[in-house]
Amino acid sequence: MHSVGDITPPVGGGAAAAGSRPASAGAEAVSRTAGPAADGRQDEVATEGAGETQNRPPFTLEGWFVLHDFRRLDWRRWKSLEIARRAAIAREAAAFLRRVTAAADTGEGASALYRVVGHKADLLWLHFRPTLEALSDLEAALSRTALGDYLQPAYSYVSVTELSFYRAGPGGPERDVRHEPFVRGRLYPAIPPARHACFYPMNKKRSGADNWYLLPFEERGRLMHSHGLIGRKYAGRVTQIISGSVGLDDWEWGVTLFADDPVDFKRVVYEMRFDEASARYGEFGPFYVGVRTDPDDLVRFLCPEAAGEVAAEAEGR
Ligand code: VOV
Repeated sequence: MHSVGDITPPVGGGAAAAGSRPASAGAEAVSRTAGPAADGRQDEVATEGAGETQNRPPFTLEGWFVLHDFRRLDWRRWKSLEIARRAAIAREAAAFLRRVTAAADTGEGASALYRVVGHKADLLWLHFRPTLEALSDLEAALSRTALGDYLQPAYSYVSVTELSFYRAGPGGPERDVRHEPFVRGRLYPAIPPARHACFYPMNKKRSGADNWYLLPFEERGRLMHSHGLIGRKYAGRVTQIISGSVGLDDWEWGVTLFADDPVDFKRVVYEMRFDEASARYGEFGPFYVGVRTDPDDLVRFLCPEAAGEVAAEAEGR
């Protein structure tokens, strides 16, 4: 992970994936707006009339859109099916999972599946794609599978990968960093292979004396710097993907953490609670935690009776 505005390597992997959405959107003191130009790059346009009361947002870069698609399995209906039917559906679901994760091979996105622990959901389908349309297609494609007939929506979250620059000047970093590997790795992330994922949405507070959005830019920068230093202690143990969701979903950011040891989620989140950016300004939604699930695991989860047979078939494929 980088520190804000500095160009230092990301923490804990976040390997660069070939992205297809050269993105730059930014905002700054003199209120410039960004829009796509013909060559696909974002064109910055000066706008008149930014009031003096306008506080300065950080310059941000955005990459792939993100869908956290949580589903609940209707166990009663599912178990009422014959084993052979469950096995066939599980096999089709595993093939669907293979297909969506293949997006990583072409640099057109990334997907992964997690079994959610606890009663908030059963499955988390996590997708990164260049467009909202592609995410909508994936959501519908899952519903169109036979397994989709037994899945109910449990929760969803829509956001876009984001990198903010608190140390940069008003127009962003002095040089164009959009194509630097670590920036691409943050905007177009490969999903870390870690065994566990943790997701929660969050806001920065806007109440009374604790209003993040009224803090001077430099103060926010100082707080985010301190936040980054804590995060860096977890290098190699916890990888984070921060996605912005202002205007896209109910909270302001989605936080997705990846770790082999789930206790590291507790450690990093707990330690951050004592840091001012979170202690004073953080406001948190529901937490979800899950175990990475590959196609064979999915078959085992859905239909353990058929798992051996399906795995053997897969090997012979
Ligand atoms: C696990 C490690 C880790 C590391 C290294 C890390 C570092 C950094 C840096 C350097 C930056 C700024 C640049 C950028 O990347 O945008 C951020 C940004 C952000 N973070 Fe972070 N964060 C981590 C982890 C991490 C966690 C666990 C949380 C949740 C907070 C908590 O209390 O539960 C979080 C939140 C955020 C958010 C919401 C933002 C955007 C805020 C904004 O105003 O723009 N983050 N983060």
